Amino acid sequence: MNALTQDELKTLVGQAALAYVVPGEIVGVGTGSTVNKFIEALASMKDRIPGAVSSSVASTERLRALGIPVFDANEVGELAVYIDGADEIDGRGFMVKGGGAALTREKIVAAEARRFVCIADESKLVATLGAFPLPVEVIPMATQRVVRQFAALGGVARVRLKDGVPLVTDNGQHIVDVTGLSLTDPLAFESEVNQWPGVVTVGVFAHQKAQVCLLGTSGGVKTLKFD
Ligand SMILES: O=C[C@H](O)[C@H](O)[C@H](O)COP(=O)(O)O
Repeated sequence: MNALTQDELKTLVGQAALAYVVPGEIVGVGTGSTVNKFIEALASMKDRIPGAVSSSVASTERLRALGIPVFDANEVGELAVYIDGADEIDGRGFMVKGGGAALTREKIVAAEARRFVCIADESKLVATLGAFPLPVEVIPMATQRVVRQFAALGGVARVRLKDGVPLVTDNGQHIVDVTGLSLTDPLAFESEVNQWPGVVTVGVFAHQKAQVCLLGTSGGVKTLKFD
């Protein structure tokens, strides 16, 4: 059998995630190219769920285009499950997220879910988080201050650009991407950076970690459980 492409692996885990959607319950939906595969698959279940809570404008548009109702998180409260991708995931279910700039809303929806199911191709599984540039959502007036704080930790932080100007998130903020950090204690790191003035959310998901990861491998979908 030929090795599957990354896109095929994403399709595989997007479809496998349907097994975790609870009929009759609203599902939390993340953001990104892997989640887009899940959203496509979810359309086949749309008559069996009331709808979704979405973590981005992009996912909301995709869900609605497929006829899946999208609810405001404030109207819904606790969710049975949240399905989302990751930029990196380690052997404990801790993740780096935000490559698509949706980290803050993702963390909010994840915090409402009893179970976080991460869907990812095998390239995302790492021994230690930190090789992927760590996204941090920051209030625009604080970006240079946050860049200096990361430099003091030995990291190199840059404001993410889009079309030559700072990218603006769904929340009207900017993203700082940080390289050069090895995140050996993700729980402590997440708590610390989230307290820096001007930081909206750091893209370390340790307090909102995954309970399950559906990993797309050339041998099929591997299920990793973390709790
Ligand atoms: O902001 C985006 C999210 O955190 C995504 O879940 C993450 O970047 C993974 O995206 P993809 O499935 O496109 O690799």
